[in-house]
Amino acid sequence: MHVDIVSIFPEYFRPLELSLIGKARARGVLDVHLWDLRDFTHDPHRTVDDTPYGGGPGMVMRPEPWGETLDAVRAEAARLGVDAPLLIVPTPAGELLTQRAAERYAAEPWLAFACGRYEGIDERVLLDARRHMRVEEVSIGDYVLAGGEAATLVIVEAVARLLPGVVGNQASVLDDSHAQGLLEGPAYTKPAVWRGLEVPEVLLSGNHAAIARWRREQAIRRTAVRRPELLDALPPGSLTPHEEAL
Ligand SMILES: COc1cccc(COC(=O)c2cn[nH]c2)c1
Repeated sequence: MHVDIVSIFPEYFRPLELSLIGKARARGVLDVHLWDLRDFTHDPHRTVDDTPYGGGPGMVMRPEPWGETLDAVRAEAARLGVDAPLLIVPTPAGELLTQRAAERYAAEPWLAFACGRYEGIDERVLLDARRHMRVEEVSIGDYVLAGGEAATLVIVEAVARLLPGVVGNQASVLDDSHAQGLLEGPAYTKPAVWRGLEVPEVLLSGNHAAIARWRREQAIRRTAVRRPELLDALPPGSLTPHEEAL
């Protein structure tokens, strides 16, 4: 997978050189290309923002540098034979990121990320981009960050860990709870007793059917308490009558 990231702070993405993602890049599973929006400005101050039409506080990112940068991203994709990248714009106004969406993004050959700052990007940038690319405005949660960079790191990590060869144990990726639509239940490791606290007996029993049942029950109970709306979103028949009653 090829990932383009457009930002005024490309150095923000040094963490992508590390560990999980760093190895994936070394293996050629993932290729990340950083674009500095200021490289596509033409004034001495390399200006990327201006005051909002209609007034109001803060600044808006100017359309010209974005248009030129996204044209360059698209040209690079075309040169490498990819017809049109999917452009992801992290924004508080976006659709909430889910594991389903991360799985969908992981199937894309080419993703581009537009990191907004200030009060956002001139809307015409997205309108123009939609003429040439699929564009998705994505939120990672109901709070406001200073810019899209941290959200892009979150989305890239959620996607990259789904790529084959990135996470050592692929099984841990496929059966992890959000893949099943539930929250992950509690996990334990040695020692069996720690500060007087014991590991649930069933986990030491070696009875794999009972262990699987207990883990699913814990996941359902935790989901019912913390995220009941996830239970409601499960496909009909996902829970047995016994599990519904938990
Ligand atoms: C594109 O315009 C803007 C404007 C303001 C901030 C941001 C950064 O994204 C977030 O703050 C965010 C993403 N998901 N939850 C919060 C982008």
